[in-house]
Amino acid sequence: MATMLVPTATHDAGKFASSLVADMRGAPSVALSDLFPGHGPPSPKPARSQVIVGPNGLGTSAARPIGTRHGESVPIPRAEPATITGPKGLGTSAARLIGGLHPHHAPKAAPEQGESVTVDQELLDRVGLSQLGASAAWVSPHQPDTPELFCPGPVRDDPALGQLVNDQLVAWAGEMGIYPGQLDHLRKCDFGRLMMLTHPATNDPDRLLAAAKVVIAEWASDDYYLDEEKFGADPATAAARYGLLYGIVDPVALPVRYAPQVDKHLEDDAIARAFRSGMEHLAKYTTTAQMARFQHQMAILFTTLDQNASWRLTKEQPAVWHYLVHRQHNSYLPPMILVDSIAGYELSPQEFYNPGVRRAVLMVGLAAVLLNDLYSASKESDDDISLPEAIIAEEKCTHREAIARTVEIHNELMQMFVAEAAVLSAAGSPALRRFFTDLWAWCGGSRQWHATTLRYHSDDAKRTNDKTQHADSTA
Ligand SMILES: CC(C)=CCC/C(C)=C(\C)COP(=O)(O)OP(=O)(O)O
Repeated sequence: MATMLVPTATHDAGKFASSLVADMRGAPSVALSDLFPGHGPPSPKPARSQVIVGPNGLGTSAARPIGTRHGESVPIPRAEPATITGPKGLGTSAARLIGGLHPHHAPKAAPEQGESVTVDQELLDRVGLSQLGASAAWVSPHQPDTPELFCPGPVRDDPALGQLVNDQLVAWAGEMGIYPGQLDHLRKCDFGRLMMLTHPATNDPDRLLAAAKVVIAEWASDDYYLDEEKFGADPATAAARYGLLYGIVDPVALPVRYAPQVDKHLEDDAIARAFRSGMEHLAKYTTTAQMARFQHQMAILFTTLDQNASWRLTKEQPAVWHYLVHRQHNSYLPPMILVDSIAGYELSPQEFYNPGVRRAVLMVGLAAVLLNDLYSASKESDDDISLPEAIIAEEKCTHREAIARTVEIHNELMQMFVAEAAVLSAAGSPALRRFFTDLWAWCGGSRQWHATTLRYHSDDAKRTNDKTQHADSTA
């Protein structure tokens, strides 16, 4: 049976957003504590006290059919080319908002080290996100040495829907020929459940399947081109393969003489085939602009996967800031920015590409994928490139300290996202507020999946936990 884990305030997207953002109680913090053997934070209060089983169409008041104009929306002011808001001075360039916001609405400066983000409560009240600033009960008061993730739990859990999507996904993967001989494992990883958890705004299995196909094609390319040598992955050839793959994601238009070779490539390469099929399915639910932004995000993803391949070849452990720049784009943004397409509304390109919105989206995208760095350590090889590993190399600290620092960085990004999303919501359309809310929900669903999926919790996990303990005891 489907369960909504937060109230569904269908008539007021603002209230819905605030309840969503304010409620951390569904978050599976106990699973995070596994990363800190012997130092688990207390179990969260069950979210079920707030369970409302009921109507579909989360926050539907803010939703519009795909492709309609936002006639009644409050447009974000046009970017003034010369407008630079935010902090100035050395080391602050990354924190500036360039254009797109009235200076009055600009979030305060990014926090200094050790400082927490402050949000404008009056503003939050005005945009209907009153509880948002009060939601930061994110450091476990009982275990001060054990940081708590500032990340919600899942909004909806509908195991039957997840299973339906998973079954269809695995069948499709078999047809495409991806994950040959691995379909049982693929089924157990339960990417259908990931889709059900991350897109609570729709119950339509076909929409979820469309999103699932491209996600699994992305993962397959990561596994088979870059990560898993046992599957033929090779950093030396990864960039060349990603280059060809992008010609499928953003279909190339070749001279007649050469076009058949692309068809042949589609016959030969299961991942290319999977992308072609997945993109066709996705196109059922995207406007031209939504598809274009997805292709753009994929181009960025492939570029950073090439960057990753180059680090593997040179055996370089990136500096922490290099890694963060890399991971901001080698992130979950491709699936995350589909939240409106899959839910059946459209955030306009003007708002999507507004620099302030882009900044907020980049922050939440990085935070979401850092969660992967926390949970996926169990399956990664010894020469893994991840934030904890980069921190260990740079700061000469223990694995435990590096994990704690990673959580802190994640939390800072999430807090900044919340603060800036609130400010932007004040000036933006209802669709923008909904988009931020849906991204937040995506993070909650993703967290749940990472905490439980067999992809990161197989027998191999024990081997790595042993490795973790060893690293701690020898540090
Ligand atoms: C879903 C998606 C955007 C996939 C492409 C890249 C990718 C697999 C990630 C961003 C996830 O990170 P990572 O490569 O570390 O994933 P695994 O831990 O190997 O599952």
